[in-house]
Amino acid sequence: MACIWQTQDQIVKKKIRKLKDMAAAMSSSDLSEFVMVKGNGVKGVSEMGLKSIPREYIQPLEERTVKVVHGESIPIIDMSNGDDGEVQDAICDAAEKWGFFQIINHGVPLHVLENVKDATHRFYEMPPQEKVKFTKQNSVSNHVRYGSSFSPEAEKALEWKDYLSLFYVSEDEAQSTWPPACRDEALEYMKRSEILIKKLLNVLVKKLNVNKIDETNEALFMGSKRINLNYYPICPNHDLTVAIGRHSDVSTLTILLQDDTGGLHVRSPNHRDWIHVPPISGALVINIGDALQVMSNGRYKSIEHRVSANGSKTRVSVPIFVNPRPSDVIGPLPQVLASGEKALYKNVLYSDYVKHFFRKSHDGKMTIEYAKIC
Ligand SMILES: COc1cc(/C=C/C(=O)SCCNC(=O)CCNC(=O)[C@H](O)C(C)(C)COP(=O)(O)OP(=O)(O)OC[C@H]2O[C@@H](n3cnc4c(N)ncnc43)[C@H](O)[C@@H]2OP(=O)(O)O)ccc1O
Ligand SMILES: O=C(O)CCC(=O)C(=O)O
Ligand SMILES: [Fe+2]
Repeated sequence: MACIWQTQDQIVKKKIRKLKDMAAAMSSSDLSEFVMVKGNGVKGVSEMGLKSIPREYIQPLEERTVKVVHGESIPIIDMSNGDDGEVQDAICDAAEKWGFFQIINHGVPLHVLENVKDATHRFYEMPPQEKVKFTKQNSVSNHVRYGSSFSPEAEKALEWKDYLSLFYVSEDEAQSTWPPACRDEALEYMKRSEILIKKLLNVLVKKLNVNKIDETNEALFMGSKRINLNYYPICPNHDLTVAIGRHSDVSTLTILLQDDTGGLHVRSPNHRDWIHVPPISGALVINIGDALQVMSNGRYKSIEHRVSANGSKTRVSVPIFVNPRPSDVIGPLPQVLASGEKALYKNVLYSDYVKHFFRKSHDGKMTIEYAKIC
């Protein structure tokens, strides 16, 4: 008698076979339907168990093969004595030369960092039918967006990344619109980073002849915040694609939490090579964004960075983008130009600048051309 029972193993194998058959027959529109319309994300593509990635993810050779130099490192700054002149100089020097540094003993409790990484996994472990409620098409709020890649309509090749992007307006709005799976942990990470953000900005603006961050200028430097929960699933052809392409952030400052997987590379000061940012347990990565490069008239550098895809491990990262308000006009600060320095950038409405960034694919340091005086 034929056995009508299927073992759990057989069911799983059958499901995987079905997914593989589906993937082999997928057109570009099927792929986009599966990834975004149905909410599976690139995580769903990763879980199909494909031997090779869909061609839509194959990046041009120059984007996926980069020269990484070993033995060089972005600065690592111990913030235990954050009021020390030496520590403050190290922060400003790093912002001028590298645009990127790691900080340890920064005051954000380690359990808060662990909790937001766990919450990121929790969000992505939800079934696609739950996550799809937060895509641009379905989200009840324009401030909450689950997506994949960066700007799929504009990109020639997709990136191997899913993201949940949460723009902070108020505690009440976050409570009612952010996904409960990660809401409290994301809010706590933002709240507990507040003192650190102010400390870093105060140190940086002092060197720009701005006395301090107070109620008259706070909004310009840190009037809006966005937190992204990034998820980079395992990629069977990790050397054919990228997790995030070359870009600079459009923020004032970014506070980035990464897990222990690695893969973030930043452009070396020689503008040619790339330097890996090794995960350090409990550390935060800080980088200068375009808004502060513009406001400092190029003194602080918003450095190009990228993330490699990984063939054996899932990675998560959680950046907090600290920004001006969308309605602010950004340009070189009067305090910076007071000594007669020539302005390198024009005044631009910050929301126009961000829209320009979001409407194109990642293109290295090109975004800032939008604000440059020719
Ligand atoms: C996702 O992968 C990323 C992200 C990043 C991010 C790096 C950063 O530095 S983020 C910090 C950006 N700053 C701010 O968000 C603060 C200021 N905010 C604003 O000015 C506005 O809120 C706005 C972002 C401009 C949106 O304004 P709104 O009037 O609501 O405009 P829309 O028409 O809705 O959006 C314009 C355009 O942008 C696309 N978009 C909006 N939000 C996101 C988002 N979170 N992620 C991706 N794309 C977004 C939106 O689809 C619109 O494009 P269309 O083509 O649809 O018109 C770094 C690296 C990464 O890989
Ligand atoms: O995941 C990372 O390490 C970097 C993420 C990043 O560059 C971004 O979200 O803008
Ligand atoms: Fe970035």
